[in-house]
Amino acid sequence: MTASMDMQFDALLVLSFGGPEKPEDVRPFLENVTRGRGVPPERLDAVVEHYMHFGGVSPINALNRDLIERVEGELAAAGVDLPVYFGNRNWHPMVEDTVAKMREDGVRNAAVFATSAWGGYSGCRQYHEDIVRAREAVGDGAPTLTKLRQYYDHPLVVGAFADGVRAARAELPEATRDTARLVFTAHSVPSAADRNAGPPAEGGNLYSRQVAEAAKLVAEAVCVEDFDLVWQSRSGPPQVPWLDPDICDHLDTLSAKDVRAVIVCPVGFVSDHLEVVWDLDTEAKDKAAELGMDFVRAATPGRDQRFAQLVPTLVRELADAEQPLRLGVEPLLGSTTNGLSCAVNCCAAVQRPR
Ligand SMILES: CC1=C(CCC(=O)O)c2cc3nc(cc4[nH]c(cc5[nH]c(cc1n2)c(C)c5CCC(=O)O)c(CCC(=O)O)c4C)C(CCC(=O)O)=C3C
Ligand SMILES: [Fe+2]
Repeated sequence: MTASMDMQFDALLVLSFGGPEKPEDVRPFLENVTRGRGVPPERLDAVVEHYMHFGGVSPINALNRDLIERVEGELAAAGVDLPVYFGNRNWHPMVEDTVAKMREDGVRNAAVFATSAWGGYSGCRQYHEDIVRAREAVGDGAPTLTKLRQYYDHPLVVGAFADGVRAARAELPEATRDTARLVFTAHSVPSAADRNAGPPAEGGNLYSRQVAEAAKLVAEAVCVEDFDLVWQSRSGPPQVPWLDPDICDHLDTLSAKDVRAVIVCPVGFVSDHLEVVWDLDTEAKDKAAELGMDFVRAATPGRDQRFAQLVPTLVRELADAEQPLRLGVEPLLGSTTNGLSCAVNCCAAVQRPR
């Protein structure tokens, strides 16, 4: 670790999605998430129930606080003096309040780590919009905020997912371990949003291309040639196409082909937030049980120390203008200052049904 990180930047902001921390938070949180986004009310009622199964507490804020503690440890060990702040798009601590606090503390120029590894509107551009909104809310004297790049194919991330798959496979009974199907999942998005993902000049579909490449890299790391990539957690009305098939429908398909066991790797998620602990560990697991299939779920990288090491590694890469350390070849964007878009019309928002 070089000294240039804390010469160029005077703080680090961890920017995330946010989640409720008590039952009364659930509705207002969901209203923040879905404002103007055309999510049907029936879907919202269902999602309220998912959160209520966990006492109205999403795991996401605690996961981020734990990550921040470990990032602080990594920075201190490297002798880098960079205070770490935490702000969210949809729930407290809200990024607007955090950036106001940063200004009060005299922060002038911060690096921003967003907890999504991907390109696309939800994974990248919306975080740029959060940066713009927070700086506008703070007004004069708001710190300069430079978002770190996408990191879906960073060796620290791919390595952590691969170890998760190996450990999950070892949990399977011996009888099905060698024939278990490896299935990757990521958050579905509207097909139109995926088409718009990335700079138009790069051909679109950047989100699903990066997800497919990450799945391939993890599969290669665990020496598996045949695997599937499917989607989960869709929220749109049925008449709007989203990336498919869904994980639960895919379990039916696999069962019909006499597959007796699955290893599910949530490659689209950096930590075990609600979509992982509900949609996979509860719904998909129950579905597999109904089909008589063995089901194991691979760990996400969030709790792995390599994920805490990733953050200072990306800050240093940016401060020293190093070549990105990566395993894939798909376009890699996401790093701009003060919410500027990555390229003309990059990840343009899609008009949603009302
Ligand atoms: C690509 C993607 C990621 C991965 C990249 C990244 O990490 O950013 C992600 C992450 C997350 N999504 C989350 C929660 C929700 N997402 C929703 C809705 C939506 N997500 C979308 C996409 C994504 N979402 C989209 C296209 C919608 C439709 C509405 C819209 O166009 O915006 C809704 C509304 C209700 C519903 O589920 O329908 C909720 C509650 C949480 C927090 C979970 C927790 O509390 O632990 C996290 C980390
Ligand atoms: Fe989401």
